[in-house]
Amino acid sequence: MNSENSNIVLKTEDLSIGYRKKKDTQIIAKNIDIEIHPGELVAVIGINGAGKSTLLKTLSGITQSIDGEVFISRKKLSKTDPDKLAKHISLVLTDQMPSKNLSVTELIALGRQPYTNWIGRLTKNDLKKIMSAIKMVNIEDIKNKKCHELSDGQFQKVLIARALAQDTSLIILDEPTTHLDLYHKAYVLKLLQKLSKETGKAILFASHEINLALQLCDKLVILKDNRAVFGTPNELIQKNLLDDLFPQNLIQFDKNSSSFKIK
Ligand SMILES: Nc1ncnc2c1ncn2[C@@H]1O[C@H](COP(=O)(O)OP(=O)(O)OP(=O)(O)O)[C@@H](O)[C@H]1O
Repeated sequence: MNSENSNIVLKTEDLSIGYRKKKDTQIIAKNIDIEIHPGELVAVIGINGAGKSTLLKTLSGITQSIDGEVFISRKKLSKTDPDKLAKHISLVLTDQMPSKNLSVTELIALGRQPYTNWIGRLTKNDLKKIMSAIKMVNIEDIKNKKCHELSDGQFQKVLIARALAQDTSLIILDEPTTHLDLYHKAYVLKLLQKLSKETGKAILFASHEINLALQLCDKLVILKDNRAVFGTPNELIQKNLLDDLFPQNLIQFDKNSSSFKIK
């Protein structure tokens, strides 16, 4: 085994994702083969309803896969105790907000839950991880504010800090730039890129910000027509895999600028 293979944070083998309802099985995407290494920033892209959230929920064990395997740090996800999973994956889901009545520091401290005892008492090491997360995301100035006092952009940074405090090798975020203006979308994705490189954590996120993802990510997963393709932005562009991501009557992929343009 070469050193790349021994350092796999997340891998899927012939994964099928979807939903089972009584006798019916709805396949959202199949034959998904992806492999993510430490320090990589990876985006999942695709049109509305393509299955981005379903994929992230399946990779994090919230939704059961239909077929195939997910490996987290080379262990089968299906065989990993859910309590132990929180030490491997931190999850930032925008539709499952913790209470905004907490202070910023209290919310980030929730990231230490997988490690604290039943009373939730924080040790010196927990406090160190919390402070280090606050510093890495550069939110010292708002650490004593209540979360309901924050802008969407500030709150997103707090959620990222909570994921960092959880100290896992993989961070998964579902649409971390929703409700942000163009500057803050770029800011948050650039922050994720910096954190992946500085901490060596693998960061996987779903996004509609394809132009930004093409510039910032090491790899992309494109979901389209119940299939997934995986590769570096360059590989995907060279294979023309972005050309028909959207109906081409309105927007078109421009290879020269590696971005989508209005027709
Ligand atoms: N709990 C569920 N049960 C059954 N079907 C679901 C469930 N959640 C989502 N779906 C269906 O799965 C498909 C993919 O949805 P999903 O939310 O994963 O897409 P998405 O790419 O994240 O979309 P968007 O960009 O709009 O957020 C859709 O057809 C959706 O209706």
